[in-house]
Amino acid sequence: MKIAIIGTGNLGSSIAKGIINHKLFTSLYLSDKNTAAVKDFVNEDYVTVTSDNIEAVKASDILIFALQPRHIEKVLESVSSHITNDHVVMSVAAGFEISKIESIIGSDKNIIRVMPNTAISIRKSMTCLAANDKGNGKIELAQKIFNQLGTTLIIPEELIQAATVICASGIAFWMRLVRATTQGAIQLGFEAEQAHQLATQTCYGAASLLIESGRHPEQEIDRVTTPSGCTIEGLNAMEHQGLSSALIQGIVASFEKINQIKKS
Ligand SMILES: NC(=O)C1=CN([C@@H]2O[C@H](COP(=O)(O)OP(=O)(O)OC[C@H]3O[C@@H](n4cnc5c(N)ncnc54)[C@H](O)[C@@H]3O)[C@@H](O)[C@H]2O)C=CC1
Ligand SMILES: O=C(O)[C@@H]1CCC=N1
Repeated sequence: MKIAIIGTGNLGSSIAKGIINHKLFTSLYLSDKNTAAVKDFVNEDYVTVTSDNIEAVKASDILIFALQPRHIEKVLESVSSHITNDHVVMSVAAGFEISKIESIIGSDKNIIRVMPNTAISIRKSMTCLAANDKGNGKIELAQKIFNQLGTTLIIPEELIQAATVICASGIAFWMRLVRATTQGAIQLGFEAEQAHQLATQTCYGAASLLIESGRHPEQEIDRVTTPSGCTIEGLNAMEHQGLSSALIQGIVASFEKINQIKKS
């Protein structure tokens, strides 16, 4: 597979790391106007770091555009004449719809919107995918790549904004919950490093329990909450402060924002 990543900032470089660490390519072009984030990959075999987007497009079959919504339009326009019907064009840009991509490069191209998260660098991304009519023929190929980098789900494009909030922004939401747990642990007497370990490993255990057992969170909560015990006391205090409500409102606020980005 000849892959190019155009835009190697936070997400593009995370994707590059996942792809390089697991040798998922025959050649990999990393193209950015500022290549600082991928300078460590310069000496990797079969990896080319460049600032020439057109060179990257011409040398590759699979193009992953990892640019901010405000930049992707201009970059697509500048490489459009070099994109052929054989290319598979993937975009991770939040709120940038397939119809907009089609209007720039043509609806006869294979286009797939991919929504991974930064855990892709350690092969733990939850990645959602949606394609245009032509791209549906290539979506299994895309899924094959991203299955090597975590877990994938093919969804209708209408759900991609929601998936962006839950899976991509979700990394930040979960980080904040872990940080708050760490702050609580320090207040209860743990050193910062220990507090961090307790918080992350417990979070990992909770997610693993749900994934491996297939059970509902409330079933697992019932197994922890001893009657009149400390867990239900803590949970109820959190709910009186609006824990679930705050999370849901945050998710909805994030979703409203991404819909504004979509319209702009
Ligand atoms: N950061 C995240 O966790 C996620 C980001 N996304 C989406 O991915 C896209 C990229 O996000 P980030 O990586 O966070 O942004 P970023 O700002 O870190 O990276 C964008 C990169 O594009 C480069 N760039 C700008 N103009 C260019 C040009 N003309 N030619 C070549 N490169 C150019 C910039 O130098 C920068 O390195 C955004 O659309 C975002 O919505 C989606 C899911 C998760
Ligand atoms: O915050 C953002 O807009 C992007 C999309 C999801 C993650 N980062």
